Amino acid sequence: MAIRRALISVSDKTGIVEFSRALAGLGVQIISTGGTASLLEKEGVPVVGISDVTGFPEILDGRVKTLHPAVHSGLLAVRDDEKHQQAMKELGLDYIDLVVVNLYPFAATIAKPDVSYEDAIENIDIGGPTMLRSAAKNHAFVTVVVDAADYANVLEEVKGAGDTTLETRKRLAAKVFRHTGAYDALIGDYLSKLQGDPLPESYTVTYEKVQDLRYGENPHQKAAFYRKPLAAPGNITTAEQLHGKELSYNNINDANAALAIVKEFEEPAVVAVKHMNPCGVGIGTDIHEAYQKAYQADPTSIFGGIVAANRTIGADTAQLLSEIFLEIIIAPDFTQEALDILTKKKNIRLLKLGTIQSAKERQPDWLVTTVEGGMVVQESDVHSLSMDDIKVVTNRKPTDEELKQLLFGWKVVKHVKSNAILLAADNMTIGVGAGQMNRVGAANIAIEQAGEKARGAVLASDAFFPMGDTLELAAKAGITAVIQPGGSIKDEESIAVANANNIAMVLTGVRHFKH
Ligand SMILES: NC(=O)c1ncn([C@@H]2O[C@H](COP(=O)(O)O)[C@@H](O)[C@H]2O)c1NC=O
Repeated sequence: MAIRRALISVSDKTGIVEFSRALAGLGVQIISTGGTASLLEKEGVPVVGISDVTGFPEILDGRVKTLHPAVHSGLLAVRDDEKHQQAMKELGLDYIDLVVVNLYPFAATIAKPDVSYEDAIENIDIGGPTMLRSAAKNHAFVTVVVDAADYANVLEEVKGAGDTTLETRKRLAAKVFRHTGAYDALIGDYLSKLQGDPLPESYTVTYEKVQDLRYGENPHQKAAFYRKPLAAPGNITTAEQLHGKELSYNNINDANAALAIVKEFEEPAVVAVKHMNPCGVGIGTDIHEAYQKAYQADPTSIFGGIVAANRTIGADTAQLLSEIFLEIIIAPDFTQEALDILTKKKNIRLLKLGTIQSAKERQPDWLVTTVEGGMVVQESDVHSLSMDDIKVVTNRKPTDEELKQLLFGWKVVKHVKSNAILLAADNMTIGVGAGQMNRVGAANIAIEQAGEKARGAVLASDAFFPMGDTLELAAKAGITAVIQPGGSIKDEESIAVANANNIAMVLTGVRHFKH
């Protein structure tokens, strides 16, 4: 069957004149709606107005233009069904062989900071998806194009055989249903959130592909990277890669983990991450000092790590960074001199964030973890501790310096896999016990890593101590102050050990499990 008649109705008019002209040149009759028809006419492409097909004007500010039996019968009729053929003939209706539609820009509209509810609603396309769905359902006979990237291929096939192949029509139909599904998911998500219902009876969020990945966590696992249509700037999904090889699956997760930690700090901070846990975190009066601390925190583990900074990287820091092997450096920006130094290293990936939001400005996002056959969804843990939440429970209060180190440790331990114990001193992490099956195990690792530096350091725990044993270990290592949520039935046991060893302990009342 040859393509004789095409209906073209597009909001994004990129490439449509050339495509339509080429189709018209092949003898295809073009039917079109208001704005599209005007453009084609202006460009000298022969076009039939939609009203001439429907015998009805485009009405209600464009809300009704193609929603008409003359259009949908033409799209939905089963061409080799005699009853359908007869009905079409009796009613004087004609078939439509090709539909080219792209939709009102709903995503771009709601992305505008000053978007009104009315504007968002008006940008919900009704006629477009209806045509796309009719054509896609009837892909046995009808070709449907929703993406300008398919114009060239369709044209090539029509030029060659006068029609597209069934294989192409099936591919395009599947693309349409994914597209209309994603379009509706975004509308549903927008309206649900406006109504304060972010976790409705069906969870239909939509993601668009950023890129295919070479492989997943391991080389035998297939993988791809997706982002939300309206992902905020300052994230791994929107960062600009300035240099280096393509990001890997593990790179993306590690960089995301590093960013979450560095965003905890208002002051200059640098975070080094390995396997999604911080191995070195430092703060300073400038980013250079912060980096030196993050490096000194654990000069062994930073090797092959991911480094995130919350200030522009300058030449002096770049010089130090270039002296070790790192997978990624991610920062709001890099000076030209820093880029000159770092781009000499072929394998390092440099990511520019543009902007960076601190924890205080961050709104919780929805985090999805899949389980076999389903998923669980929760808000991201963007809780920020306020001084009012802190309760001193020991005889001795922490000194100002101890309190500073405790708050620093608390911001970082929140991002360490549970059970997590973290030791901090002198504005840097000195021991990180991550992902252990018991708290004492995590404390042992952190204390052993800190070695002599544990003496006079502070300890942060992501969850309460079920008994006094962790405090005993801390006391033996020379820890002088502890921060933890509290809430165990045996809190008194830990408090007694702390008092007996002159340790100052504060409770936060908030737990930061991270599995
Ligand atoms: N109402 C209708 O019958 C209808 N038919 C097609 N549209 C949309 O109108 C847009 C094109 O409009 P125009 O050709 O007037 O610029 C397309 O995005 C198309 O999806 C419609 N608009 C919205 O629902």
